[in-house]
Amino acid sequence: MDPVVAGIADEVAYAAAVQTAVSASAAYYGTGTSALDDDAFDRLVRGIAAYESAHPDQVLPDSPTGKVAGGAVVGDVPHTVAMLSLDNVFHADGLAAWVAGLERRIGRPVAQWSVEPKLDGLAISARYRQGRLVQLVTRGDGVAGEDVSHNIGAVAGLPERLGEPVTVEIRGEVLMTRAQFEAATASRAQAGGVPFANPRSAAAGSLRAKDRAYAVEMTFFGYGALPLPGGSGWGAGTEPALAARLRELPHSQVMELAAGWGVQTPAAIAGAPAVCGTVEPLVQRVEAIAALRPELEFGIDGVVVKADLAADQADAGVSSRAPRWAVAYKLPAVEKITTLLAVEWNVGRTGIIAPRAVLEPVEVDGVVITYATLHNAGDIERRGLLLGDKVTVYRAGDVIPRVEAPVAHLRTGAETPIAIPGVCPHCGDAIDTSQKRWRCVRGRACTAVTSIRYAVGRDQLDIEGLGEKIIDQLVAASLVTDFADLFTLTREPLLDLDRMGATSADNLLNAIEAAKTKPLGKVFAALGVRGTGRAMSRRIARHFATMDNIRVADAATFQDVEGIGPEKAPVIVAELAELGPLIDKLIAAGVNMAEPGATAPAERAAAETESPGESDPAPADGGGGLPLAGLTVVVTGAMTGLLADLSRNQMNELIERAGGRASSSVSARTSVLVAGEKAGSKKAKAEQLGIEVLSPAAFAERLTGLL
Ligand SMILES: NC(=O)c1ccc[n+]([C@@H]2O[C@H](COP(=O)([O-])OP(=O)(O)OC[C@H]3O[C@@H](n4cnc5c(N)ncnc54)[C@H](O)[C@@H]3O)[C@@H](O)[C@H]2O)c1
Ligand SMILES: [Zn+2]
Repeated sequence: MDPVVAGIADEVAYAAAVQTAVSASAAYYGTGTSALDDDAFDRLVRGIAAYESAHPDQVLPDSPTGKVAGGAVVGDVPHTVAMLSLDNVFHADGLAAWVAGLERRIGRPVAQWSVEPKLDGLAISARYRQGRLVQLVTRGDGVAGEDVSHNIGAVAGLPERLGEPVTVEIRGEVLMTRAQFEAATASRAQAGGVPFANPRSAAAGSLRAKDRAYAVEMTFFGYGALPLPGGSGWGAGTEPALAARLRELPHSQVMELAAGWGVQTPAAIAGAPAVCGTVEPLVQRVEAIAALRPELEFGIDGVVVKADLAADQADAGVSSRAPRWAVAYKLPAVEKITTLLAVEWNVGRTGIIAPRAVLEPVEVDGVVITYATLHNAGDIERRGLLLGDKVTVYRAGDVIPRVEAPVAHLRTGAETPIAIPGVCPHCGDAIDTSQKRWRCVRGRACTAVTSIRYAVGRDQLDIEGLGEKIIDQLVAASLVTDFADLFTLTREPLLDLDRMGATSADNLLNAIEAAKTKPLGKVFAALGVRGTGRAMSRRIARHFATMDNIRVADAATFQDVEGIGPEKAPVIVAELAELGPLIDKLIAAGVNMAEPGATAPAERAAAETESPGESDPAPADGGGGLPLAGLTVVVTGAMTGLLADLSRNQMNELIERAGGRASSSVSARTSVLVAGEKAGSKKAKAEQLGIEVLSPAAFAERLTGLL
């Protein structure tokens, strides 16, 4: 499924891997057209590093390890001070160990920390002389970069003139916000260009491009400022008093100065940099920024932690690749490359016709994705998507995954156009294409008959005497628009229907009245939420006990219900939100909204704390005797050792075979977290909650005999 998974076996494979990594880096930093997603690239580089440490005599001079930008890019404008990369940590433990190492190095506690979002764009150096922006230089190999001054004036947040006539070098990240990416995609398509694969590569390609027929907008956020020396032709350098302040003030105050001059910094955004005194608030701040990720207007791939005081930074020093006073707490990749297999067109309850992508299954942050939203027909066209394309898929937090763009440079020529429906795929009537979101001209009526017929069916509300013909007539006569309207029907208009006598009308009204007392499981099933049939509806009703509990549940909570995984949960939440008005109508009509005999989750939890089973989560089911009986297990990070080859689904099956319950999110009810390599926020959360954390090796040992 992924292009690069295997370990490196011999010198030939090693040389090939180095070659692949170098060309991927060159494409990534240059034109933004790498064939690999970051996860695949990082895995490749990890493989190279592992091979090199086992065979130090075979290290090739081209190797990307230990170099800024993997040594794949060059530049001809020397930097005044090297523009370095950052070392990485992947979880709270790693961060604590890194902090301890740094404090050992400087021989004292670090006085305070700056915690900042790690913006996912490209580093740039902006040189200001007497307040005027005179030169833009990319990071290059860290020692020298490329002059991209033709972008002066084109990057929001990087003013051509500062509020004060200072001479200073500002460093920061150039990126595209989501809106800028959409706009750039549209302009590029109009100009006949191949689509950008994602915002980051769009920014990379656009920064270097000259003489394009179209303009795109980019955004800058600063994260550093330093004195700029004078030079022939440039005049004087930074004024000595300011140079001294830039060298001596804490990093956080330097950034305040820069913001005061008019440079955009992340100070104003959600997840703004914060200063923390000790490791505990530091970790909390890292988690807070990480949690904001799905809502941010632009991508972040981690959180940067920096020693804030100039003296601490000076004593820590730098290595050839990265500063020793800063580290990147990496977050799991939320974007992957996979194949677009098909496009389905669904007609929603309001008649909206929406395309959905069927994907070659791909794991994104521990969740296997098979569907992703494509928004609307116009989007497909604007993005220039083809069937069979490699596409970038984005999923963060509990949002429904989306197809971002095709990876046009990976096309083989075998891709085919996506068929766009000419008529409503549900009823065959015309499509109203006047809005971005297409709609069947019948609107709600398009699916009304089908959904009412479903709602009154035997496995749902089971209303006898309400056949297809009657429903058709009721809808045609506008007596009902949805099944909630059935409960407010009166006798008179019913008598006007074809072949409806007084007796059948009364029988029908009685049957409808009786349906009001159906258990919640049946009422829920009647809603026709995608992915919830009869059995699933019953489980949901039993789990939540009341409709109120169901309506306030978020996607993570839904995953506590057996059979609901991380792909289905957000879809259910979104559909329930859409069904809100219908549910309100049902409640107003007096339809039962409780499941007889079920206990609400909150009451269950309270009962458990009153009579704690302590360390013995007694298996209520037949799992007794099995090693994971009664335990809820979450798996995160990359598995190693005996478990290395198991996919997430296989891990889940293994857990179930061992009597446990597999879940994808860590909560107070998790019993064990299996944390592999690169385990991130889940591990931090488990530790915070005091949940047992096992390495893949320790977990495999528990399951001896089952593997
Ligand atoms: N897909 C590919 O083919 C490919 C190729 C090469 C690299 N990559 C990806 O690039 C990453 C490594 O690249 P890198 O060395 O450019 O970056 P890095 O992850 O080592 O981090 C250093 C960079 O972080 C950025 N940054 C963002 N916010 C910052 C802040 N607040 N303070 C300081 N710096 C901040 C700066 O641009 C800085 O240069 C990896 O994640 C790798 O997957 C991918
Ligand atoms: Zn229709």
